[in-house]
Amino acid sequence: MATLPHPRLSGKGVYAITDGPRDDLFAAVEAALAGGARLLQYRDKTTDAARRRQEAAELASLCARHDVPLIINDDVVLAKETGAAGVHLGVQDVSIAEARAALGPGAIIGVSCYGSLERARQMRDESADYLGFGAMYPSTTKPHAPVTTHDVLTQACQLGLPVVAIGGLTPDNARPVIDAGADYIAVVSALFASPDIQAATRRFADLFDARPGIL
Ligand SMILES: Cc1ncc(COP(=O)(O)OP(=O)(O)O)c(N)n1
Ligand SMILES: Cc1ncsc1CCOP(=O)(O)O
Ligand SMILES: [Mg+2]
Repeated sequence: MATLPHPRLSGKGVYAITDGPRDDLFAAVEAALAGGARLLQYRDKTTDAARRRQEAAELASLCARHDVPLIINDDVVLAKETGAAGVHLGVQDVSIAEARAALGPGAIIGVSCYGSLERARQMRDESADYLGFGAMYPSTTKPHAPVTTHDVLTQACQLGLPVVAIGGLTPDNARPVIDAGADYIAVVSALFASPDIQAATRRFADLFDARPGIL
């Protein structure tokens, strides 16, 4: 069981998740990083192994230049090959033990808990580095993702690990999610479908900073 948060997950902020394949992937990610994203996930559900390998490798060096951890969705082998900081695992992916054996003790292993506090406790005890909760709101990126409550998110934030909230987040609805205690807000479409990715990322990032009217 983890006793301290992973050293690269000690902050709070925006966790940008890519929506590729797209021709301007690197420019889009550069814009998100310039806007203040603190974590980046490469999420590409295609089976084009060569393109995925090339893109993940390029993103690994881009993220290293910005000192932002790169997390690979689903694919431990790709994370290992590209020297990414870690991997995100869902219920259909390999176990934490398998990922840890491949990537080592310093890797960031994040897991989806959906709305299940029971799964979250189990994942914590299996050495997860962060707990993902959501969808918090209906998501166009993942329309069948069940929506969980802010109350569950609040309870998840008592479990001693960083909590990532995901799903349908926009700059206009993310405030209560942050107030419920989320350490990171993970966003796909409200960043990468925006005409100004840098400004969109900055709007989310600013929600973690000073609150107008509150001293
Ligand atoms: C930060 C974060 N949280 C949740 C997910 C969803 O993972 P999963 O349930 O495995 O679904 P896919 O993203 O693989 O479709 C995520 N990727 N990142
Ligand atoms: C991968 C995932 N898991 C739950 S919702 C979601 C998609 C999030 O995308 P968006 O920010 O566009 O709703
Ligand atoms: Mg997955």
